[in-house]
Amino acid sequence: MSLSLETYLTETAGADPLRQAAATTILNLGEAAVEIARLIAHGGAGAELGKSLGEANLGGDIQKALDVVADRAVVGAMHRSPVAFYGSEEQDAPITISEGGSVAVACDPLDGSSNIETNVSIGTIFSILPVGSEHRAEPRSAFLQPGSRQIAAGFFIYGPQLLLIASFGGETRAFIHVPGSAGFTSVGETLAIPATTKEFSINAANRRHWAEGLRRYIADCEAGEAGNRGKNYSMRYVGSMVADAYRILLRGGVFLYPGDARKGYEKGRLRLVYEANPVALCIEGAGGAASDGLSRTLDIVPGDLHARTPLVFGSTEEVEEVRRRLAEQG
Ligand SMILES: O=P(O)(O)OC[C@H]1O[C@](O)(COP(=O)(O)O)[C@@H](O)[C@@H]1O
Ligand SMILES: [Mg+2]
Ligand SMILES: [Mg+2]
Repeated sequence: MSLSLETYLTETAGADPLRQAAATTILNLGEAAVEIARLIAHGGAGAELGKSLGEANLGGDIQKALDVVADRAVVGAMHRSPVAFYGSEEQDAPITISEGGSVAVACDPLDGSSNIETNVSIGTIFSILPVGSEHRAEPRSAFLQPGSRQIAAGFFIYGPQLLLIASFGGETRAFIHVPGSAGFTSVGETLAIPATTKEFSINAANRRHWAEGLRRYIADCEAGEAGNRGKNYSMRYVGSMVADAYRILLRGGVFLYPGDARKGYEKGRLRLVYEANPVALCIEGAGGAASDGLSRTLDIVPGDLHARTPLVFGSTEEVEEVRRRLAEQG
């Protein structure tokens, strides 16, 4: 039976005030996502929204017009929500939204920026954290909580369908935007990632920079039936993590963005607070696993809002196999 997003969030929040705050915030993020999807569909997504602005964000990535437009839409949603602090990939420091707010929202307003002008799926990722009295004086500190403290998290995908993948109350579900409305409705039951897989997802152009253990792991996947994994693998890599994550939530697989030997990539490319943690919560909520290769992602204490982390997530057996290889071979 399909369920409206609003009904689902209200029922899951129950009488818990922090969960209620998260529920309102997710509904408002849904409105921002509908606005962003409309801009992508009608606003000259090709040349205009994919145009580089020439400014680098703190992570060193060149901002595109849509990165900035999406951030503005999300900020608008924050002002309609019980949010104290907002931390974004597109802003150097967190901003205060409302002194009385009870949650902090970390966000990657536009994930998959390199795909904007190519009409490939892109997304918005969010993480909702509790704000305690100890965080009030220093907003930055609210974002330095481990991902296991997230009240809810998820991501929108702007693709052939506008989808929301949300992890709330320990489970992960998909919702689809109902065209012509502001609402979302559930798709299927709770998501469950198969424990075993034959699909891997990695930017193999970086192979020469990888550590030996990782090189051997991928070589063994590529060796197929003849190799020591004893099965044939396939490779899928969209270059928009939201799209790779959703495919893995549906049919299993393993995604890897490791640290490598390139300057500035020692901890990979992805950001812990607003990319890895929300995706990890969704993956764990669907029975999968997420790590930095060796340790559980959700247990890492962030050193900074924009900190990077190596990221491996997906089917539990495969994430464990990667851990074993890295522990043995470095
Ligand atoms: O081009 P690369 O190095 O493979 O990186 C691709 C990864 O970078 C990202 O685009 C990073 O996110 P942003 O687009 O938000 O910077 C991920 O979506 C994707 O998985
Ligand atoms: Mg991103
Ligand atoms: Mg981004």
